[in-house]
Amino acid sequence: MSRTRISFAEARAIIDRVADARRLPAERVALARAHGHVLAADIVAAIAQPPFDNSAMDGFALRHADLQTDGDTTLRLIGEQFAGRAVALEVGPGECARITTGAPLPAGTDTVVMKENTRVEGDHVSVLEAPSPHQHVRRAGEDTRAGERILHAGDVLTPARIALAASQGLAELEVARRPTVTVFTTGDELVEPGLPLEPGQIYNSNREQLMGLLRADGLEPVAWPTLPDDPAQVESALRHAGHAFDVVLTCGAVSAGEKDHIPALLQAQGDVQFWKVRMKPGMPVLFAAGGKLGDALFLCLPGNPVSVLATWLALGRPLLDRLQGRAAARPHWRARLVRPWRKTNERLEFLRGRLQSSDDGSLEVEPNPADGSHRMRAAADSDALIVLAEGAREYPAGTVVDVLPY
Ligand SMILES: Nc1nc2c(c(=O)[nH]1)N[C@H]1C(S)=C(S)[C@@H](COP(=O)(O)OP(=O)(O)OC[C@H]3O[C@@H](n4cnc5c(N)ncnc54)[C@H](O)[C@@H]3O)O[C@H]1N2
Ligand code: MOO
Repeated sequence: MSRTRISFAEARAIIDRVADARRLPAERVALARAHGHVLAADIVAAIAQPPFDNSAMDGFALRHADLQTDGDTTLRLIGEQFAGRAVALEVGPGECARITTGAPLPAGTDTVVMKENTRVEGDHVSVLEAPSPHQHVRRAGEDTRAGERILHAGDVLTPARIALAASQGLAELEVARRPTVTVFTTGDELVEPGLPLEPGQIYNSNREQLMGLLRADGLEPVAWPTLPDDPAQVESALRHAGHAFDVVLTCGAVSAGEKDHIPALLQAQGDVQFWKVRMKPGMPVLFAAGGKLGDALFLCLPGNPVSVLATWLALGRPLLDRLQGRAAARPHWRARLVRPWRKTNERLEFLRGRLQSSDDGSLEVEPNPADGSHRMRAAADSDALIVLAEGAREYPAGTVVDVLPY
C-alpha cells in the first residue's frame, strides 16, 4: 500500500532511501570526461604539490645570507635555471642564478629576488631591493603532501577539483555512472512549438523546461514523443522506457481526471512509493519503482509547468544526486522576504521570487504575486523558489526564509 498525502519531509526521506538502495555503479572515465560527475572513490595524493621548491617570480635565485644589511649587494651570475628540466646548478657564497617562474630552486639558494629589483651588468647582478628570507619561493608540499586525502567519494567534480586531480597526473577517474533519464510529456492538448494551434490546444512547454533543467545538471536526457491520453499507448511507452532507462520522468496525467492514466497504471504494474505530497505546487506528484514496467524509477510530475519546476528542483534533482552518491547538499540559502506573504492553505509552498543583495550585504527575496502553478511568466521572471514551511500562513516582511535558486 503506497503512502499518500505525505509531508514533503517524508517524500524526501523515501526518495533518499530508494536512491541509496539503487546507487549507480562506479565506472572509470577519462579525466576530460569527468567534469560534473560524482567521484566514487577517495583520491590520495601520490605526489607532493608543488613537487619541488620553485620560484614564484622571474628573477635571480640567491642565498639570503649573502645580502648586505645596508646598501646594494652584487652577486656573480653563474648560470640559469628555466622552468623545465632541472639542470645541476650549485650556487655558492656570493653567487646567484637566473630563474623563471615555476623553475626548481638551484642547490644552495633559498630566496628569489624579482628581476625588476635588480641591475645586471655582464655576469654581475646588483640586488637593489633586498627580498626577505625565502621570499618568492614556493615550498615543496606546501599545498599538498604525498599521502594526503585530497578528494573524497561523493565530491562533485568541479573544474577546480578536476584540475587538482590533473595535478596528480591522473588520466582517469572513478566516478558514479550518470543516470540515464528519459522525459515524457503527456496530453491530447499538447502541440509542439512550430506547429499551428487548434482551438483548445496549447504548446508543449514542459519538455524543454525539463530537458534544460536536466542538461544544466550535466545529464543527457532523452526526450520521448508526447503521449496521447490513451491508456494502452501510455502503458506501452512506459514499459519500453522502464526497461531502457534508470529514471523515467513524466509530466501530466497524474491527478484525478478521467484522462489521468498514470497513477492507475503504476498502481497496477509498478511499486508506488508515494502519490500526493503536501506541497504547493506539485501536490499530485507520484514516485514508483517500475515493477512489471521495468527496473527504472518513475517520477511522475504534475502537468502544470510551475509544478514541474518545483517538483523537479525539490524532489527530482535530489533523487538523481542521491543515485550518484553525491555527498554535499546543493547550496542552501536563506533570504529575507521584502514583502509580506499570506499562504492560502497550510501546505508547504514553493513560491517563486527574485533574489537580490541588500545594501547591508544580506540576501533578500521578492515574492512574485502570480502564484498559480500555470503562471510560467512569474517563474521566468524569478530565479528562486521561496520555501514556506507547512503550517504557518502569515509571513511578515523581513521574515527569513529558505530559498532554492534556479
Ligand atoms: N479534482 C482534482 N483536480 C485536480 C487536482 C486534484 O487533486 N483533484 N490536482 C490539481 C493540481 S494541484 C495539479 S498540479 C494538476 C495536475 O494535473 P496532472 O498532473 O494530471 O496534469 P494534467 O491534468 O495533464 O495537466 C495539468 C495542466 O498542465 C498543462 N500541461 C500538461 N502538460 C503540459 C506540457 N507538456 N506543457 C505545457 N502545459 C502542460 C495541462 O494542459 C493542464 O492545464 O491537476 C489539478 N487538478
Ligand atoms: O499542486 Mo498543483 O501543482 O498546485 O497546480
